[in-house]
Amino acid sequence: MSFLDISDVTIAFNGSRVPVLNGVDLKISRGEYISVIGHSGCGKSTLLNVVAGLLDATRGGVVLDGREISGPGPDRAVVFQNHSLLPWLTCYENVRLAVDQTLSKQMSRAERHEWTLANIALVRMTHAKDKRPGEISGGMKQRIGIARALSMKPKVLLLDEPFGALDALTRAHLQDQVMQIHAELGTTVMMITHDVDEAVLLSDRIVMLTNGPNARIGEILEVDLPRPRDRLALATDARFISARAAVLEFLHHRHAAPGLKAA
Ligand SMILES: Nc1ncnc2c1ncn2[C@@H]1O[C@H](COP(=O)(O)OP(=O)(O)OP(=O)(O)O)[C@@H](O)[C@H]1O
Repeated sequence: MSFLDISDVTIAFNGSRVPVLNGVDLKISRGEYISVIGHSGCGKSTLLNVVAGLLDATRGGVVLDGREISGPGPDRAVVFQNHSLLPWLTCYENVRLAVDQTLSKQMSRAERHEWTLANIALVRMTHAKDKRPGEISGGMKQRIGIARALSMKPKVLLLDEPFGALDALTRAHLQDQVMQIHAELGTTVMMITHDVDEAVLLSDRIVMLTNGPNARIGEILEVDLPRPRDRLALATDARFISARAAVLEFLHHRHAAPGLKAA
């Protein structure tokens, strides 16, 4: 059995007869990095929310590591596009809170302190650990959000457009950091993105959703690129270029945004 098993997930909001997502089946292996891409409104966040346990599927369900998901839990940590740090706490305190909430039975106070610092160091934020969210940049806030998520030792890291609100350079920097963390920890990741280059650079597989309503998985692309990946070297790599072209072809030709399809 796969590590994360999304099976026949169908979501219809408010008793609507036409579901947003219809019959989504996806099997994810332990340690895999999966991106979900598709046009705005097709149901990407809805799918992620089902895996997070924030939303119940109308039909179908999700099994993680042999256990059916019902409701949110610390085994699935979510990082959203806009940080959700508590503004009155420092970076250290934001991460520490999550550590205390999830690991107080397994770790002593001193161990939780060290673990908090280790996760802040993992995202290279030690220098700003005593600052509050209002005193740091958007990219730094996302790094603390990622540290907080990882500090809970989740089985799956759920990233909902985590770099979407960042400028291009900060975004590239964070993508590189997430790649390094994924290599170091072997975390299973499910990431939603609109960015084709980001999906190809980071993923083992790219799941492409068709347009909603009634969205389903249109195609899954295996990204056949060795790791570690270097963005500069990949820019001219024929395999990168062809993977990118395949996703663009899916999004802009076969499943163009509603209303934009060429006549
Ligand atoms: N709680 C809700 N109640 C009713 N409809 C909803 C609810 N949440 C989402 N929807 C609808 O479901 C569809 C899919 O929304 P979702 O946010 O999952 O799309 P998305 O692919 O993540 O979009 P984007 O890329 O713009 O973030 C949309 O039509 C949206 O309006």
